[in-house]
Amino acid sequence: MHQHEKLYHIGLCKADLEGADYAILPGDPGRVEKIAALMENARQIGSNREYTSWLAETRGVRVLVMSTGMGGPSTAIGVEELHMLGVSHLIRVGTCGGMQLQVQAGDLVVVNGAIRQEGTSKEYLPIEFPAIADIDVTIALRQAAKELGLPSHTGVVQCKDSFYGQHDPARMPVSYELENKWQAWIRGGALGSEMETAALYTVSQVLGVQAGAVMLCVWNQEREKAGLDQKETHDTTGAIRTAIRAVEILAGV
Ligand SMILES: O=P(O)(O)O[C@H]1O[C@H](CO)[C@@H](O)[C@H]1O
Ligand SMILES: O=c1cc[nH]c(=O)[nH]1
Repeated sequence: MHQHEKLYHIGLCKADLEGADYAILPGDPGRVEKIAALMENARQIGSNREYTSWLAETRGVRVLVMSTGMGGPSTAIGVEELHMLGVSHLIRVGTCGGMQLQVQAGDLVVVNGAIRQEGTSKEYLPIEFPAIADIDVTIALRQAAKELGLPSHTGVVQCKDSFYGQHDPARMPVSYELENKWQAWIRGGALGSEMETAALYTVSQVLGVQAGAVMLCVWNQEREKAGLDQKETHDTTGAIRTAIRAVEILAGV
């Protein structure tokens, strides 16, 4: 691929990345500048559709920060195009809703696997194939959270395409399926619910890219149902610092 050929969706070319091997991927375009600003030499390099892109450095390691938008389709396209530009390591920094009573608002979830209750990953691999994280990225994220003294859990998240199917399943004509499966995911130990990681892990697996993810738990509808606290938090700083530290660990700096 030509150094200056801009890719159709993310609007970036190889030259824009200045050799960055690592990318931090939030869903929300509004989180990109905040992530980049926690590193050095942060500058915006692109903005196209849901893909807002900044470049920065941490301890001399160049890092691309790019939003994926919400859901599997735009995440899969972003991963495909970053792979075309030569990015080898992807870390999603997202938010999730807690599913187990011990996963409280403000806690981190390091994601070692994702339930594929979404559509995008099914266009890559049959449903029997698991969506799993890269082991080295996962270990780096766990170590980073520990070093930073942040409360974290490691495990599986559920990925779906309908945010309101998670929060108001009874309203949906397929409530019988949403409600029964939600109970099964909880009984299986799923820690949180979000929308991108199954696609991220499945596409990364197919392309041979190393991917991991860390989530901030913003609330927990199961704690609410159980009559426990109804806390809510949207401060992603701890999750972001964890991802940045994980990049340093992986790069050995
Ligand atoms: O905060 P982000 O990274 O967007 O992640 C979560 O938030 C969105 C839903 O509110 C979905 O994208 C979900 O996966
Ligand atoms: O409850 C939540 C919170 C964040 N993202 C989701 O998809 N669900």
